[in-house]
Amino acid sequence: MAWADVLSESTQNLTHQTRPTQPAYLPPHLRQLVARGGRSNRNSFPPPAGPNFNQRQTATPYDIITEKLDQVELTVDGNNNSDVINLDAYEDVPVEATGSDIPPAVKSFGEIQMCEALNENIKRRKYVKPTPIQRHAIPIVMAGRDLMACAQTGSGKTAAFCFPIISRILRDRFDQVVSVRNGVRTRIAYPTSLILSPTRELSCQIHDEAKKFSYQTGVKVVVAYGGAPMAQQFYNLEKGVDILVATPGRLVDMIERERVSLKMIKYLALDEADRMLDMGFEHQIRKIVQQMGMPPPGTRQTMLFSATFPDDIQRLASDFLSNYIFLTVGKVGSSTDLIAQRVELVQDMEKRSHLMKLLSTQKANGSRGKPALTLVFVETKRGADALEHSLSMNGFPAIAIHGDKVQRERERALRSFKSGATPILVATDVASRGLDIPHVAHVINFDFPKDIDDYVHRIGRTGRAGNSGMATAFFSDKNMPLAKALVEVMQEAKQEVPSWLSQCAQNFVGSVRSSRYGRSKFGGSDFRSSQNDYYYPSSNSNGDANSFVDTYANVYNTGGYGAPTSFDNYASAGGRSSNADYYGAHNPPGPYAHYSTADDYPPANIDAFAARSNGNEYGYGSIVASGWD
Ligand SMILES: Nc1ncnc2c1ncn2[C@@H]1O[C@H](COP(=O)(O)OP(=O)(O)OP(=O)(O)O)[C@@H](O)[C@H]1O
Repeated sequence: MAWADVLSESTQNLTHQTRPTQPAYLPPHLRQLVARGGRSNRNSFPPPAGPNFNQRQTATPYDIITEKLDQVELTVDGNNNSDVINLDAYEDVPVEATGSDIPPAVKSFGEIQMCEALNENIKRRKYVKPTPIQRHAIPIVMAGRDLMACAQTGSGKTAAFCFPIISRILRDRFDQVVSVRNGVRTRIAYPTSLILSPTRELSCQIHDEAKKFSYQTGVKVVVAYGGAPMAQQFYNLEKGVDILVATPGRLVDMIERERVSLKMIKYLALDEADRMLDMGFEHQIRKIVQQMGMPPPGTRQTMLFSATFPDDIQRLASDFLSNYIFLTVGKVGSSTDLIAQRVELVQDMEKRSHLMKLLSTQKANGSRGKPALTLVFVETKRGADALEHSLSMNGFPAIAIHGDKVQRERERALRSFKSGATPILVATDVASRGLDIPHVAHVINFDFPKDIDDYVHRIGRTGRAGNSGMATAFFSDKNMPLAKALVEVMQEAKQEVPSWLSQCAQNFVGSVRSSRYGRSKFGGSDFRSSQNDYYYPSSNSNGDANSFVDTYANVYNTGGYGAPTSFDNYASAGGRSSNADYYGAHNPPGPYAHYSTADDYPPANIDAFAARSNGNEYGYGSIVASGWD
């Protein structure tokens, strides 16, 4: 039975009483199938086992999940082809580009003047045609323009920045500077391209991708990330590097040790750019981009990519760009409708038993003897360990990944999960962004995230490259401030919103999304379109952008993060100092008050920051500690 059949049938039957007039929603990649008469094959698959299948009126949430998961598994490996890519799924996603002189999009890779070796590698990877983000972004970057791009999770952003970087490096080859000066080999590496990403695992993944596409082109790709011995990374750099993929902490360390120079950077890409410029991390990125010798905007090319781009972060990011194009594929911050989203009201005390019940149903119905890969997100590192233990003791093979584990353990956990040896991965937000793990059928938000953008990224670990996926969120009383934002994300992705959740959204005034997104309605857009309403700084090369102050004051003023209003004085104080009065002195007794002495902020390294912020109410501790060095 096809996904379309199950969904349409289950929607008709299961929701008959509550939503009689709602037409069944079909994921876009199946619309063509249905139009072509795919439904006529509805009997070609045996009906899924399960006592309730023929008695849908009495179906429980577990039955619904089971059915949907069966279909996810069919989509993923039903043809015994683990690499099913369904790019048609993205065809009807709206695309919007703003800025001046926008280069036209292409329809095929063949239309882009890329070198033969790269084209061969694209074919070798079985990329038949570009995804929408690639169709639009690659010509923009190839034309030498700066870009801020927002596209849904799993829609191919990595290739959208890797292909043009590789291509342009090959074109510029003759001016390339390697680590050999006047015939003398130096210890300093001079990459021409820098790709920054927030976590070690994501940097490794991007490195692997970039290497595959650079195969036999002569382009050298090196990765640098914390938690691994520096000696090996230095050795790799000494052999020559064109593209350096790095996490910020390790990169700063290498630059300070004079083993890497950014002087020759021509291409800079920030993956998960909004996370990189988020509170606490922005300082380090500014240091790399504005204070460590990198050529300024206009003389280098800069690309920022993410699936979410709040207005305030766009404003910060614009300091790094010159005459850029803003590109959105789908709405900013929206989720793909390939992911079936479910939300359940579960109180904290009941979460564990509820999770186990859910997993048992899944296990009992694990088709073809293979359990579906399930990713369970929790808030804290301690919570991850505790849940891993509890699941394992109850017969559910689980492994945890978080920032307190040493790198080797983190890699082992990921490998074990990917291979299916441990089909349940319990993770903090270290695994929420960018990771492309094939066959993740189900993402469970055991602890609902603190920020709706994190929700979008977390559920985006399933439903990738045109495949279907399933996401279940446990929602409790304490998550009410996010009810409205969640409803908006679900509606945007054409998901059925439970009536209790809509009710909560109406009752709870002042959602986090609304405050974070300023006055704009959900979805967002190029923030420049509304700049007349805001103070927008003239270009300021030393990074003392008042926009930052302004933006954060706006965020805090709304009460979204519960901190006091505070930055106004700072703006008039004549710019940004390099230390703590920035976060501290103007903010007592807010969450950053404890960084109020001059040498307390910034912390010596990001782990120190993590240690301090660990367990704070914003949950950044687990993110920071898990990958920012
Ligand atoms: N043109 C293409 N043809 C076939 N597969 C593709 C194509 N582009 C990307 N993919 C595959 O799609 C998957 C998702 O791509 P990628 O990881 O780049 O997504 P993303 O948009 O960066 O996601 P996220 O927002 O989660 O970081 C990868 O497995 C990638 O190999």
